[in-house]
Amino acid sequence: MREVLALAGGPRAALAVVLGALTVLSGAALLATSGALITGAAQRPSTLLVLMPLITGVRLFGVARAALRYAERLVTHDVSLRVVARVRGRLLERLTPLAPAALTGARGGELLSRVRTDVDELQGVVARLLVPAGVAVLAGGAAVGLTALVSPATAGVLAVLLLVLGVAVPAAAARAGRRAAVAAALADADVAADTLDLVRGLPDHLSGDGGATALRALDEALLRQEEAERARARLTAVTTACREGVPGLGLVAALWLVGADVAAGTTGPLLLAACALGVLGAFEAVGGLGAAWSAAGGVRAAAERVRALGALRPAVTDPEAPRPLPAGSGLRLEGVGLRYPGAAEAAVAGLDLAVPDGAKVALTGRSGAGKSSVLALALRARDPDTGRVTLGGTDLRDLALDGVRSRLAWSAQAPQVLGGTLAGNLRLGRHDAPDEELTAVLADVGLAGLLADPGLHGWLGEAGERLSAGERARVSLARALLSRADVLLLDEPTAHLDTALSARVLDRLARDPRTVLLVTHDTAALDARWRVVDLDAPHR
Ligand SMILES: Nc1ncnc2c1ncn2[C@@H]1O[C@H](COP(=O)(O)OP(=O)(O)OP(=O)(O)O)[C@@H](O)[C@H]1O
Repeated sequence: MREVLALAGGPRAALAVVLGALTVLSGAALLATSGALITGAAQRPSTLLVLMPLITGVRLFGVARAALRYAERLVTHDVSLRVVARVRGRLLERLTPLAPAALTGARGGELLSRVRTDVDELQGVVARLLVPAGVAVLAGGAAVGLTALVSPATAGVLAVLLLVLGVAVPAAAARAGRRAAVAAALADADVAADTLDLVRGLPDHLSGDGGATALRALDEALLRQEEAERARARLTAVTTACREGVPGLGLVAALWLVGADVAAGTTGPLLLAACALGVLGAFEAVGGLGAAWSAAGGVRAAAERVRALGALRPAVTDPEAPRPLPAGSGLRLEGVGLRYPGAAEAAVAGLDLAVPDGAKVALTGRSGAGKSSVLALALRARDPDTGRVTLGGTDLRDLALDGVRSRLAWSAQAPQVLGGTLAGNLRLGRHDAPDEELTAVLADVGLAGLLADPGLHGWLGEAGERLSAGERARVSLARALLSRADVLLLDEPTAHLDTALSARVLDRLARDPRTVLLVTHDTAALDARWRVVDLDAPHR
């Protein structure tokens, strides 16, 4: 929250406060001069010229109020949008290095909700907190000072009532509102995450219990969201009642106190209506504070959730002084151990594995033996707890992350295919690959059929849903083949393929001059060009 306030502060925010305070004072002055004008007119002056200054005042303050309000809104929104843009930029800067390992526990919908809804909520820091608070102090102080010139007692009452309406009532409401705001933010995030999970996994939900469990979870989240909204609405009703009632009290007090002065002859009659209506108008100074206090809980909760996201630490970091990238592309794991946070057993324990320059190594072993974890270590998605992983003889931890990843291409077990064209998806491997190369690599992996339908530049559907699992795996493999990396890390690239296709893909990989480390359960398909390493074998 402090970070956001620091971003929001500055001359622009100060200008918004000054414009807001002048708007409030113009409104109060408009009411005061109108009151004085009506009283003056009721006294039937011999010439209207006597009323000219008041008529001019009414016109001036009427126009100024509208113009000042417009300018204040313009500046406030400008500052708000700048804050949101900067927070979102900084957040994305911090999130990017977290991928992939440090984000594995985060739900997609939850992340989306934080990056979008919570950051949007931070717009409120300027428009609903900073500017209203500044306006309340500046305009409230000025109104009390001006009122004291006419009636010090009325000024005292005005000061007390401004504090009641601006501080006491909202503070009490905010205490009650904080819990509701936190509950609402959590419920909103749950609804977003549950909806996204439901939509993404629709076929699985439907083929399980027909979606009943997922719908029940969503229903519960919606109920929590509704209850939180209801609590917030109750609170708004109470604060609205106070917002209407307290200025009325101020008006009555001013009429009473200034009326007594007029009766005693110490104050002119024109000032009675002017002062009473001016006091009524002055309450606009704290008008924004009620909303500010009730928004504070939500804004603080959003700021806290955004901060918590920004505070996540990446699983791997760049070394302070990276060593130059080595020329060789041989990979070695030396006595490597990896235990995932919170796991009872190590996923990889004391592993020695050498994949020399240009070698073709196939990792095999039972499900859960740690094959994908070895690829994650080789890619430096994670660092080993013991031992070291080297590329061309240099510890990966001593190399710049970007450099390491430019040398390694990875095809995941469940690869991501993005909504877009086939060409767009393939060019994630190499952005400047010409169409002819895309066509050739598609033929290499047995995907030439896709050139006819949907075509190189045809739409693959949301998240590539037009492709079968085997086609998705080969699109990912084709990306890796296209890349300029000199080490290919491939996680079960032939898992969904028939025997002939699998043999064809493995042959293409064995002919590739680059270093290849692949994970497979199908060792029967491998010929003599491959060295098979079984992670379950007692003496590897
Ligand atoms: N991100 C993670 N957090 C915690 N535990 C994990 C994580 N990824 C994998 N594991 C655990 O580490 C162990 C090794 O997993 P890994 O995915 O490396 O196995 P695998 O040999 O590739 O399995 P499969 O053949 O089924 O793909 C498993 O027990 C798995 O549950």
